[in-house]
Amino acid sequence: MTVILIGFMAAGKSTVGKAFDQEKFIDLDKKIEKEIGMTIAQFFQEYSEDKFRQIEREVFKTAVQSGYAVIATGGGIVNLIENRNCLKKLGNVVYLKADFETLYERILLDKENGRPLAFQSKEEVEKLFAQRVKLYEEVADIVIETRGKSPEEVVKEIQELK
Ligand SMILES: Nc1ncnc2c1ncn2[C@@H]1O[C@H](COP(=O)(O)OP(=O)(O)O)[C@@H](O)[C@H]1O
Ligand SMILES: O=C(O)C1=C[C@@H](OP(=O)(O)O)[C@@H](O)[C@H](O)C1
Ligand SMILES: [Mg+2]
Repeated sequence: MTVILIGFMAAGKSTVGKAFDQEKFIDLDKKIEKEIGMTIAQFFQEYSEDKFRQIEREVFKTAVQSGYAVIATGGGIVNLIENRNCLKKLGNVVYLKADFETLYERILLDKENGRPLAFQSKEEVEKLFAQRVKLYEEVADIVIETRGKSPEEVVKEIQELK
């Protein structure tokens, strides 16, 4: 069984995923950065978001076929219909949910991750959030509310699903 973590930027997908056995866990963004040899922010600047989505699609497809226990996706995995169709078929798609203000606060505090789509104004990021929420809900099998919970508590909830 593969658990696939989805949700908006700073929902905790990467942090939660890291708590699992590293042999059985993949963070798609980390894998992409290894493949492209630069950060995602640099790639958006040098190439384009569309090019990034093509690579993300391929890395996601390969990861699904590789039998990982846990896959942390990037927030935009739901952008492409091919990915949404794939997610709908898989099962165990876990949507890490939080309200926009909580997520935005986490984004601002997280200095380690350069998220190119968070470089826009707060209003633009909130617009993106409103569009994305519908897509996460469309493909999710399980919804976990993360507001007011530590990453450890979220990990425990996921482990209890198995
Ligand atoms: N449940 C949580 N409560 C508070 N902060 C969190 C929680 N989950 C993640 N964070 C923090 O939010 C930031 C983004 O987390 P990250 O795991 O990179 O999210 P994602 O991969 O979903 O974008 C990090 O600084 C992380 O420590
Ligand atoms: O929401 C998005 O489109 C993105 C989210 C990021 O991942 P996180 O959700 O892990 O921040 C990363 O894939 C890229 O910056 C694009
Ligand atoms: Mg992440």
